[in-house]
Amino acid sequence: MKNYTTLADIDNLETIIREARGLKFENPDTKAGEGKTLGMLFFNPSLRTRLSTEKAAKLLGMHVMVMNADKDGWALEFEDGAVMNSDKAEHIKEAAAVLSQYCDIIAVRAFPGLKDKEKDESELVLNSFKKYASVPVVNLESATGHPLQALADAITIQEHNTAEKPKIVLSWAPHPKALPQSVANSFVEMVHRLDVDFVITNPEGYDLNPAVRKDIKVEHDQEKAFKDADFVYVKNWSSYEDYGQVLNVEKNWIVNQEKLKHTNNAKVMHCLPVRRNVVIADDVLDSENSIVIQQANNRTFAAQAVLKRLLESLDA
Ligand SMILES: NCCC[C@H](NC(=O)CCC(=O)O)C(=O)O
Ligand SMILES: NC(=O)OP(=O)(O)O
Repeated sequence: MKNYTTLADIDNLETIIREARGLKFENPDTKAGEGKTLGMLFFNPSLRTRLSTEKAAKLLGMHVMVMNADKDGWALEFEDGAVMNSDKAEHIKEAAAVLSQYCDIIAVRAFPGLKDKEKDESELVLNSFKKYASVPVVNLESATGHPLQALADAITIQEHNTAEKPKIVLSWAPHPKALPQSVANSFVEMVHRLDVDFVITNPEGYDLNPAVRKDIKVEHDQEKAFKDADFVYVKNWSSYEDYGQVLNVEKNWIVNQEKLKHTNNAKVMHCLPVRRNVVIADDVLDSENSIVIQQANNRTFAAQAVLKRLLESLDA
């Protein structure tokens, strides 16, 4: 593995899940990262990604530097050939080259602007780091994906699954703000690689990018989609069709115990942070159905498995 910017950077999902679970349960005294430095740049807030990735790096013996790049760094210019006579003080060409001297791995969080679909899909920030850095780059949630989350989700599903072929439902839920499609995209990409029954349920107008969904069924009736589900993965995302918009939705799409009655006593997942009683009701989050805390715990082991692979590629 040379970078971890998309789930496609994992060639065998089963193998890396096994590696992550080995790191979790056997807690091997690995020093793969000794003398190496991870630099993390956040252009958006974070609790889990920031702290679980730092913990993962430290468990591997790495040094860690974190920067709130949006607040503390110079405003970065990403356009090639820009005349920098306005608000941007530093070009990504210098920034990435300098960081590559300080860090052995660079990790970046940069959400989409949700205004310009083409710009977001170009992954300008992440791809510019990839282009101008000379060390591996890790995606800590970008304009279109959150692959560390998806790996943690895969580990969590495997740990909690009791069915031979489980039914997994990805359910859209309401939210007052326009949110990225990144988490949902990477979850869909990950589930494509599992042998499961998979249904996506969302209101009309909220269908995810067809290039990501591929042949996955979209059921616009949430109750119908929930029937006999073993896992319900809840997430809000803004419209892809009416790009970045929050649309008016007739029905209430909150996930509560009433709706879980249609499921096979489903385990409920969410990447967090979650807005209680808007996205998921207290009666679910405070019940045995919720595995969101265990899911967040697996972020550490997903990150540890990925960092370990990248460290190994440095020595190769
Ligand atoms: N990394 C986990 C989710 C991050 C982001 N959620 C948020 O921005 C929620 C913010 C709020 O609830 O105000 C998202 O949906 O992609
Ligand atoms: N799930 C997740 O990425 O959480 P943070 O946004 O807190 O990092």
